[in-house]
Amino acid sequence: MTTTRARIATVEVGDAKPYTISIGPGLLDDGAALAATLRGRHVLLISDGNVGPLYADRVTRALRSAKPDLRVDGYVLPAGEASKTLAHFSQAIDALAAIGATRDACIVALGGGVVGDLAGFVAACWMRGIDCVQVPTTLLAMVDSSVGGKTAVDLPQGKNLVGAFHPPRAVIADTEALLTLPPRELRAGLAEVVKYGAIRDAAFLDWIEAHAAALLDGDDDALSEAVARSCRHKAEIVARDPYEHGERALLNFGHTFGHAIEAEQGFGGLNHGEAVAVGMVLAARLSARLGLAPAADAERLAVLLARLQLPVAIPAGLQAGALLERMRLDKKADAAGLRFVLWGGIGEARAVAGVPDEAVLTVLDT
Ligand SMILES: NC(=O)c1ccc[n+]([C@@H]2O[C@H](COP(=O)([O-])OP(=O)(O)OC[C@H]3O[C@@H](n4cnc5c(N)ncnc54)[C@H](O)[C@@H]3O)[C@@H](O)[C@H]2O)c1
Ligand SMILES: O=C(O)C(=O)C[C@@H](O)[C@H](O)[C@H](O)COP(=O)(O)O
Ligand SMILES: [Zn+2]
Repeated sequence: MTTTRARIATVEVGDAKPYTISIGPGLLDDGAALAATLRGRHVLLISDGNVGPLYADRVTRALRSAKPDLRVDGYVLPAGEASKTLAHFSQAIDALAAIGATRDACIVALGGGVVGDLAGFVAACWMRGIDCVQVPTTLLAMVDSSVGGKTAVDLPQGKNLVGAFHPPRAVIADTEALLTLPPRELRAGLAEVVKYGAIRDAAFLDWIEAHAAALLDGDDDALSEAVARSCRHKAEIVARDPYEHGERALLNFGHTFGHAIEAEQGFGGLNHGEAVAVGMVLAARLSARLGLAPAADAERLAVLLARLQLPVAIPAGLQAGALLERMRLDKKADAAGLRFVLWGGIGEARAVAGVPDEAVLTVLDT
């Protein structure tokens, strides 16, 4: 497959160590792009049980074509959120030790956000930090998790509780990988795309509404535009606030509720994007209940997410009180209590402290 350079979009992330997000078709075969930031002789290619068989050989071939003396080893996780654990982190670390990876080695994270978060955390920890190139293969990973350097694994007690900030050296997003993505996973990615419109870009939300059918159909042009616009939003925010001291928390819209749902379901129920879809609707309704935003905006958001075939209600069987307890381990909470990302309406998110538990419980119960 040849790479059509003219169709590659790039987004620069102006972090302390700046890096480039390359977006376009054919990049999985583009050895020059994949290997551009490699320094040493070792690569550990981390993927999962679905992505590895589809794409690992191609990426390995492309890397070797650019650097013939490169040693490329693999570590394959079982697919799914339940693998984002310290146990798999530890196995990946063992794989690095087994190949004798030096400090100039590189992790290539080939997969969705589960692979990317775990592989990034492995890179952050091996010898106190080696390079990581993110090669996202899900829509969610292309628009969100591959960018910004949040890396983590889950604990049974909660999402992403053990991790580090460790920005990638490069992000290489081959939009053709989306052709093999199951529809449910495509929809999960659309939830995080909607998030950018919801928190900071009302015009982007209008565009998503206008292109909902094309996005759901996997239309290449619509998806490529969604990826590029989303990456520009995320890049702008993380460049200004890489360690989430302020503005970056807005990217957590819907996540205090969503993460509680994922954890309460033992990371085997709704996937992340689905849980965030429900969480965004709850955050919007909580905002309306507190008099911060028009109720009509919450309903407009719920209608859009439902059109994108995402869930908009808490799954049956989950208890409001148990979800609230889960939220106490949210990373935005501090000694003063919980903090929610709420909004003043479409495009206007803000972090809010001091939200009464009763208001949260009421929203969880309705
Ligand atoms: N670090 C961040 O900033 C950040 C941001 C958002 C989400 N996340 C994390 O990302 C994770 C969710 O990521 P996800 O939605 O990509 O899920 P995922 O990594 O579990 O991938 C979803 C499924 O799609 C399969 N898959 C991946 N690419 C494929 C392809 N091209 N073709 C066929 N199958 C493919 C995977 O094997 C898996 O079964 C969560 O753990 C979430 O917490 C992190
Ligand atoms: O990049 C960020 O910052 C985000 O919050 C993006 C979220 O979509 C993502 O799910 C993130 O992993 C959540 O972070 P956490 O700090 O709540 O664990
Ligand atoms: Zn998320």
